[in-house]
Amino acid sequence: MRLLSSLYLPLKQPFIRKRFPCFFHSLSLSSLFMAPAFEDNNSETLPSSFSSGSDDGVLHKSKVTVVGSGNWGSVASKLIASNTLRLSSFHDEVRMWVFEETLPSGEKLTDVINRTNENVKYLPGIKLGKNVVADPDLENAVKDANMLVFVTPHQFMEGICKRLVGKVNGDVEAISLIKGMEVKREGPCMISTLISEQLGVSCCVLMGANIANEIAVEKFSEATVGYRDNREIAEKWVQLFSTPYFMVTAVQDVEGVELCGTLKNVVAIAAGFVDGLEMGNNTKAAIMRIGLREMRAFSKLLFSSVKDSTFFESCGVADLITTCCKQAHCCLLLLVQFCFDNDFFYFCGSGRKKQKSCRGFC
Ligand SMILES: NC(=O)C1=CN([C@@H]2O[C@H](COP(=O)(O)OP(=O)(O)OC[C@H]3O[C@@H](n4cnc5c(N)ncnc54)[C@H](O)[C@@H]3O)[C@@H](O)[C@H]2O)C=CC1
Ligand SMILES: O=C(CO)COP(=O)(O)O
Repeated sequence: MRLLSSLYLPLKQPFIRKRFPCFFHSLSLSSLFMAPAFEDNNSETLPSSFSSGSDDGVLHKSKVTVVGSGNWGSVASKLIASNTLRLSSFHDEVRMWVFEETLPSGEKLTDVINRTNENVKYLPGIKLGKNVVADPDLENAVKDANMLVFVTPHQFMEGICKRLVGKVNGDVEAISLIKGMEVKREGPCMISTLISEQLGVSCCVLMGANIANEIAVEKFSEATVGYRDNREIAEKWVQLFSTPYFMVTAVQDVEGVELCGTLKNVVAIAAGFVDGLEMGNNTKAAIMRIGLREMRAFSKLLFSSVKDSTFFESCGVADLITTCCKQAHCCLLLLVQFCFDNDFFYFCGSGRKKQKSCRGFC
């Protein structure tokens, strides 16, 4: 007991709390949720802001549309919908674009989502919030929005952007939750760049150790928003996503954050080999450590602006750990499929159609 309290007292010092928030937080889970979290010395890091909703005096309410309604798209809609109801700077309604499908029952997926408030195909058993409105018409779904959240498998984004040219509001802000990149003849193209260039809008990203099914049942996790230069917009995205069980931090490094979310899958393939060959945890840890260094080196080669500190955020080391521990054999199976299909996009992103088929192994 003495030993514990002698440890605990110095931990109460503000300096220690700032430097080692995780250690401090792990002493009391409730303090994690109540703390003015992640006050960091890094002036470019915006802390998570789960505000109590007192953002009075707002003249212009933002309207949010989520483009995508798969597993993560549905969970993102649920997170956002809980916040738009709380915060007066947002319209209550969250529109969610659904790539229309006919269910085995013969019903349209959109109709079932709007009737039951559940995405019975991609997130069964979870209520999305009554203010989530599913819409199968892409143009209609985005037409009034000033905040667009893109969360489809990356290989559909080029087509989606083409359909949206000239259809979005002039003042629209975008964010991409998509992990993956387009690899073109000219070189790799980040999805946020694709969105920015095609739609003429600025685009942040949100990545992290974020297995959608865990967040759906409100298990705690963190995420990182990457922004280019507008801190106010970054803060708005942080507000829109943050809940007591989803802690979001913003860093000024769009490319670094997005590359973390993409490249960790390559390291996870190696981790899948380690699992398959039963090489043990030490080897897996080595793969993760070396992999993280290689992710950093490769990212800096592509964009010299990428920051070292980004790799210590949720989008970096945390996503790498969760993917290597939980999804490594999925990534390996995708690589095997790639060898047979010769389709790079299915492993350097998330070819969900195929990924679903290997989820049974995970
Ligand atoms: N599921 C997860 O745990 C996480 C996923 N992500 C990322 O989120 C993005 C979306 O992933 P999920 O929501 O898991 O996808 P998913 O595999 O659950 O769903 C696929 C979605 O694509 C739609 N779709 C199928 N064909 C289409 C087409 N031709 N055009 C447009 N849409 C079509 C389907 O209707 C469905 O909504 C991916 O980039 C993934 O990397 C990021 C973090 C966590
Ligand atoms: O982000 C994930 C876990 O954090 C899952 O990402 P993928 O879609 O790349 O598998």
